[in-house]
Amino acid sequence: MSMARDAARAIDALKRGWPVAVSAGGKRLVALAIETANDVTLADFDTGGAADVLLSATRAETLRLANQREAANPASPALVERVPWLDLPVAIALADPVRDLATPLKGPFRAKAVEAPEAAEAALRLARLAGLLPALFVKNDGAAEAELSAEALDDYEDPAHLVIASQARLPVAVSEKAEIVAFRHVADAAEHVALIIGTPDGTPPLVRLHSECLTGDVLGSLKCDCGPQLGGALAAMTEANWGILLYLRQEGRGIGLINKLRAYALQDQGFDTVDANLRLGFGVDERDFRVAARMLSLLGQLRVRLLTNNPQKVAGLEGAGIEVVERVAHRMGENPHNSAYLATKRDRTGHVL
Ligand SMILES: Nc1nc2c(ncn2[C@@H]2O[C@H](COP(=O)(O)OP(=O)(O)OP(=O)(O)O)[C@@H](O)[C@H]2O)c(=O)[nH]1
Ligand SMILES: [Zn+2]
Repeated sequence: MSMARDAARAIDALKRGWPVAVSAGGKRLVALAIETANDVTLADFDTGGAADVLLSATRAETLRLANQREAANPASPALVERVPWLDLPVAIALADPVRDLATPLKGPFRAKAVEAPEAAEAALRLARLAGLLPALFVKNDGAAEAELSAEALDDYEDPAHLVIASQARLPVAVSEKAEIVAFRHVADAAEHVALIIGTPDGTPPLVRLHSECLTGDVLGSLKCDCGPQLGGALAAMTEANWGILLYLRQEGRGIGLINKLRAYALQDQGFDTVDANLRLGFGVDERDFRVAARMLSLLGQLRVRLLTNNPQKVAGLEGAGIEVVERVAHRMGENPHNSAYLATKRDRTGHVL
């Protein structure tokens, strides 16, 4: 728990624009997130003007820094050497690919070897968990608001910390006999929820893992199929008279709302949903389905019929001890705005459509 608490503190500090120390592989570095820095915090952090800029491997590739790097591993982060004209606006332009068209980058930038690669990886992972772009000012020593180890991040993400916090009857439009269960994670602020529809009848429930999508679930976005899939899942469960909808706080396939909107802005520039995530420095899908498996086991359901077109959801649950006795296709809500998105899921992420 104390390790998960370190991670929670570090995430909070990074989001607020405070420096965080990260230790891994016997080395320590101190980091300040670029997107939450301002002139005052940067001057405070970097009194000598010597802090370098740490970027993800994919961002380095877009910036054509990759081939300059000594590191043999192209998947490793890149360190951009600090020069006097690399001020905050230039760092922001380095960090955020959405601005590439509007602000052609100055340069040349020089990449240098990352001295503490494990700590650098952990620092970028921390930024992703904080919902920030993986781009940081880094230096080798100094004071920090929070101290973190790479193991603390593993502990923070451990779904074993998830417990049932409260539950109540919740009549909903599709079923007057529904029940809602809320879960709490000791260190994570996100509250996952299960909506139980109908009555357990001894058979595996019809289950939907629904990842939060503010734009689709609430605002009626036509860019995705989330809204119709949410409604369709509830209807199917009512029809089956026994089902569980897990509402998972994994907005934007785990990259958070702000970064999802950055991905949308990149899609407006012509990149598809996969490339947009990669250009931002994220994985194609950053979700952890062990959370869903833990929720199902806390609800006493180890065998399920899963409503999905995504084989990775099936594999994620099975890898975490939940048996998927049947995959039930869940295709609906296609429209002219999301047809390319759905085609990308079929062609590039293995969706069965
Ligand atoms: N990063 C990113 N997230 C997106 C995009 N479009 C939708 N999402 C998010 O994707 C998640 C929805 O995915 P799901 O409905 O679970 O879809 P899926 O993984 O394709 O699986 P199934 O619908 O079960 O077949 C939500 O968290 C959305 O916010 C996008 O273009 N980029
Ligand atoms: Zn959506």
